[in-house]
Amino acid sequence: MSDTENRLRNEFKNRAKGSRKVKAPRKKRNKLFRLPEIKFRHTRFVKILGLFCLLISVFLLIALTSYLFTWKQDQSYVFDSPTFWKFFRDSEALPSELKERLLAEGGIQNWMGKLGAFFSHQLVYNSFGLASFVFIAFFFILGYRLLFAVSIFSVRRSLVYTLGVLLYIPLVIAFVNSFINNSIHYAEGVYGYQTNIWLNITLGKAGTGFLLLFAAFSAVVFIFNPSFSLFRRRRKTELTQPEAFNEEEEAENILLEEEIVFDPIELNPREREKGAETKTINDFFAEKFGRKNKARDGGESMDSSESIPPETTAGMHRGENMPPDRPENSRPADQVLRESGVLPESGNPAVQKTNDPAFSIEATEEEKLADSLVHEHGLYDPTLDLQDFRFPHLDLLETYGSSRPSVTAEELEANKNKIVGTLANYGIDIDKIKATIGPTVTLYEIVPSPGVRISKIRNLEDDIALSLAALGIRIIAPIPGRGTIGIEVPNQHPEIVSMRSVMATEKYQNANMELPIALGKNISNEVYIVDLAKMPHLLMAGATGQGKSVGINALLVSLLYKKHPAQLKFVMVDPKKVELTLYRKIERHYLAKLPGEGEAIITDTRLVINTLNSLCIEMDNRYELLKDAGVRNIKEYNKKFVSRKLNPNEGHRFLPYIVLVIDEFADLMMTAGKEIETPIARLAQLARAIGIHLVIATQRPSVNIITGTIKANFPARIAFRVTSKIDSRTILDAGGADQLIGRGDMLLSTGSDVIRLQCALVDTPEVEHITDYIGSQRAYPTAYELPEYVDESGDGNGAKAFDSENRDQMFDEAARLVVRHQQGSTSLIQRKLKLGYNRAGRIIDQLEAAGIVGPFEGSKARDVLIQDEYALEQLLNDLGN
Ligand SMILES: Nc1ncnc2c1ncn2[C@@H]1O[C@H](COP(=O)(O)OP(=O)(O)OP(=O)(O)O)[C@@H](O)[C@H]1O
Repeated sequence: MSDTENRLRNEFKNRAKGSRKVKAPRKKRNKLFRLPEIKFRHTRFVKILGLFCLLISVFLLIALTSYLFTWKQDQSYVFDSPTFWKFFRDSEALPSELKERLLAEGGIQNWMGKLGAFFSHQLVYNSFGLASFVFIAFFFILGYRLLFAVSIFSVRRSLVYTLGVLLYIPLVIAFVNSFINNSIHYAEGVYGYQTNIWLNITLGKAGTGFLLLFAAFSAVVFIFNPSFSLFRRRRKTELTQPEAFNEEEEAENILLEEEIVFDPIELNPREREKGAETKTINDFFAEKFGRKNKARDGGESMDSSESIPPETTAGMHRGENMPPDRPENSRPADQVLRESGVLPESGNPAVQKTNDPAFSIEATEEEKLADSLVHEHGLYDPTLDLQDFRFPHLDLLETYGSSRPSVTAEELEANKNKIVGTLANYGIDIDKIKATIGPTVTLYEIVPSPGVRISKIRNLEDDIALSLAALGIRIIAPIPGRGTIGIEVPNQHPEIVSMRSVMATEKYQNANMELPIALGKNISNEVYIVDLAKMPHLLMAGATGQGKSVGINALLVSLLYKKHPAQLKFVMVDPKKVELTLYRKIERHYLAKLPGEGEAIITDTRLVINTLNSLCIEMDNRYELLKDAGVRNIKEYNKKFVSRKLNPNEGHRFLPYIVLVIDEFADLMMTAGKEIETPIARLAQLARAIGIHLVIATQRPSVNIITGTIKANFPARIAFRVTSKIDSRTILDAGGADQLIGRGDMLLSTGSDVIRLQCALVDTPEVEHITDYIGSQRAYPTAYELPEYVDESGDGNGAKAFDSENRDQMFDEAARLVVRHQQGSTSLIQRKLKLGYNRAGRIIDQLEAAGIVGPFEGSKARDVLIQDEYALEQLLNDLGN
């Protein structure tokens, strides 16, 4: 994918330069090229406009402030100038006594000169009085929004508030002033003064007073909604702090790609080309293809006889902190959820309209009920339990020196000469050679002369590498889909890609992904972000000291900056007992563990097995919930839950994503083998839809650790430097990882492509700052509890044993119910016997153990193994004895 983008970008640049060697792109692509051009101009224009608005804001701030002190001196000039233009053009046109006074007083006093004096006078005296100060805020908000593409306050809302302030405040001031004799006359402006007089005549003073009070009251009601309990504060993530976006600007500059095209005949590097456009193309693609959001889901099967209670207090922590009534909930909730991708951009799915006149669907009873609940209480907000939670901010991260690649022209020239020379030695002529400078390596892309066979170059791979004599050379012949040959040569002074520079980019900040991971930068120095939810699992390998732990930290940190504790939980396994301990501090925010266990970060193998099995149970439970809700995946499920279409009394709850991170997988496989492999494979196969994702790292990428089963289920793999070609093949099914240079230099394989990336650096102190920051905030009472798993490994046949002593009191009744309906479903038991989901789940497990229902089968109901009630009664008797 990134290759395609690269290709488009490079060809685009060549076109721009009019390079004679580039083939004319096909017509269809032409369209793609032209579109971004419009976008560049557009974004530049918008930025300039933003800057201009900020300028106006500053201008007004100074001019209006100065007006408070200088209005007396300046006013007569503004008043007495015969025309507007004359006032600005020359003071000659002024009446003579005014001219003299002007000279004597040293000219216009306003700190912003004539322009300041004029506009302040027009705004304050002639229009809205002191209320004109609101223009400063308005232009600031508008300018900030346009320049940094960050909304600190909705522009539409600022416009409404500005108008409100302009219309209302002057009236109040004029009204108050009318009781005071020596008031300052510019305070209300002409508008306030005249309108107040007219109101006084029409309504009298008392009437005017009441009207103003009424207007104030209406404004409060309009803004805060008619319930008069406590107003909810707006939740604002600190990610959108202004500093963050200064960083963003900086990162945008950093992003400028550097590319040099050599002409083998002249052997002179052409001038470097600025690459701001490059980024915008990516943005263009991201915007074009990345932001499609599905509309609402289809039918559902909720029992209409049961009503959803207004307060959906379900959820992992069952609403301990949830207020009984939530006015004003709907706006922040849907804002929060839109941010987290649970809702489509366009707003509440429950009230989305279709434009198609010929076809309309009558809402079902449940939908109407859900709509009315949403209308009354707003959307369910899972983050409400920790509504004050503040996301970590970018200042907790380090900037590591300069993040511009420092490859000199000499270095490029020398490498190019070596490449050209070496190839010439083997009789290979080249047409063109092009360099793309990345953070750690520079890619020299060679277009061979017509008639040169690529296989010839491929055969010479080792010779070329030898004569270039540098560690880390990787030859890609041909670069897939491009017909050129790539030679990656390490830079003499590699750049450290700081996590801060990656996270500050617009690409990460605006990433419309479920679980965005900022991995680092690619060969073109562009920020590379992937969605873990789409991967859907990740295998990482690399020899010791090559950057694996840093990679895991980068992954965890990227998620911590984007996901609220209500939306994401980690299960951490760290057999080495050192790497992940820092995350202990965020246990009650982000970690999940088995009930009754002390430590959330698991180091003991036995416990790992139990946890993996517990995750399998969680997966099965979630599948049941999804099935009951009639949806296909966690995103649709949560969307439905948030729109209050799922009844928490039936066990439904908001489902956070769960990311399982295993830091050293080899240790586990050595000690427990199949016991680990089986649940891992099961989770990897099935857990994608229900939001459980696995990240597994290992130092020893041998075939007995990364087995065929594991490999088959982990299409996305990352290789840091490994010691042998065999290891590289084990991980990536291709060589190359043995040629990496270490320190976070890595290859990402996503099934089809292998991409070279420089991992973003997050050092231990940074992780510590982040976990301290999160850890110091209010947390849930406990870590997220995974379902209980009873270890039955001592039991001969491996099947779950039936424990007659501990069977649930409702066991017999549930058994009869299941047999009567011939349907082995947890939700049936729950609904008919009015039990909680967990208890019903336990009972169905007991029924399975007793041989009454079959095993869990994904989306299907379990088989009922007992045909009639007579047979069941016999069985129950036997069990009783
Ligand atoms: N992305 C990176 N950028 C710059 N330097 C890095 C990067 N990743 C790792 N390093 C350097 O390499 C060192 C080792 O990295 P790291 O601890 O991640 O290795 P590791 O593969 O986890 O080793 P081990 O398996 O022994 O724990 C780091 O201390 C750091 O100096």
